[in-house]
Amino acid sequence: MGTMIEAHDLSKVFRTAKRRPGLLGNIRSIVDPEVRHLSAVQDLSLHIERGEMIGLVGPNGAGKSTTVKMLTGILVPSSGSVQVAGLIPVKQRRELAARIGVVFGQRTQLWWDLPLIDSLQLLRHLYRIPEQRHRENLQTLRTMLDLDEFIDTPMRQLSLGQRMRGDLAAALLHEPELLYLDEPTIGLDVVAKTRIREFLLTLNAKQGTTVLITTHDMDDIETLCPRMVIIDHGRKLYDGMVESIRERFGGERTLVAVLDAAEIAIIAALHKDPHGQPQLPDIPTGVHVTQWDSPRLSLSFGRDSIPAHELVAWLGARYRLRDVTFLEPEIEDIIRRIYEEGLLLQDAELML
Ligand SMILES: Nc1ncnc2c1ncn2[C@@H]1O[C@H](COP(=O)(O)OP(=O)(O)OP(=O)(O)O)[C@@H](O)[C@H]1O
Repeated sequence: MGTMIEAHDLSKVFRTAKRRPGLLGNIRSIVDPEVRHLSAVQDLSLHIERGEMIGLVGPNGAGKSTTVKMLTGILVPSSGSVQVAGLIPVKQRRELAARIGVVFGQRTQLWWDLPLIDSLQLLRHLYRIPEQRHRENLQTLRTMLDLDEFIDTPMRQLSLGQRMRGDLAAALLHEPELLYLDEPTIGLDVVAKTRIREFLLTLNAKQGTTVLITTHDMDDIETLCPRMVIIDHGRKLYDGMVESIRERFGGERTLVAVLDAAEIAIIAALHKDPHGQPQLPDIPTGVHVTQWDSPRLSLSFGRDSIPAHELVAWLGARYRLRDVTFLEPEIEDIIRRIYEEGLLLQDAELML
């Protein structure tokens, strides 16, 4: 494998001039500017292995773009160190550019008035790709992204989904080791989103391309990224597996059991809690019936109180169990809780 990105205590402080109100204030601001410091990224450490697909998540203004700009060498960090593919981005920006690809979902990198194929041909010279390699890569990408139906159309006439496919091809023609994607599925319909996600999964699996995605779409994260980094106010709140986040911050789990209606009616008549609500007798500690909608019962249980399979076995041993399903909390809701409750990385690390 090997390391693709290694950042230590990376910080970026922007200096902005603050305007004073009124005409006199305006004049004073020009002569004697009041400088404000904004910490966009603070002490961010990051280790990404080659071949990983990792999501960078955070609310607007969290510092995601600033981080990516430091990783590509566009912005000089205020402090800390960073290496990408063994290179120092700001010092070796040109070498790095030959080894990474960048796609912004909100704007195309390609020539607006040119047919897509012309842009893809021009990029051969820009990246100095040998002709034979360019021809082979172009053919592979044409097939994988199904570009032929619109490859002769100018970019300005393409749909958003087609444009994204064109942009991806352009970013991958020189076979980068690392691909940065900024909101790759923004504004796309479900079919186009699925297509882009499937392409990225294939690219990662077949070519081992490392992919770093910034997105607000939690479906992107759940489908593509085993690992995610959450940042807020420039600080890392969480760095770990997407699946673990449910276990640590997901609260109670819910099991929905479908039982036998006649059997359930008898239990409901015989067993009531102090509030007169029907109850399952001898229910394991930590398990609660949250909804009694015969023959369907919802049981909530703490992740630490009983393993899911034991709860299913307990039900199966006592009742005629017709069906079970588990309802997992949405990652999106969990992340909202993490922002709102300001849960800290130290907490998150306890469960990693
Ligand atoms: N060139 C700049 N000069 C001054 N402040 C900046 C500059 N670029 C970004 N900022 C500020 O730094 C903070 C982080 O911005 P950044 O663009 O990195 O956030 P983001 O997580 O990418 O947000 P979004 O999801 O909205 O794209 C914000 O408060 C932003 O206003």
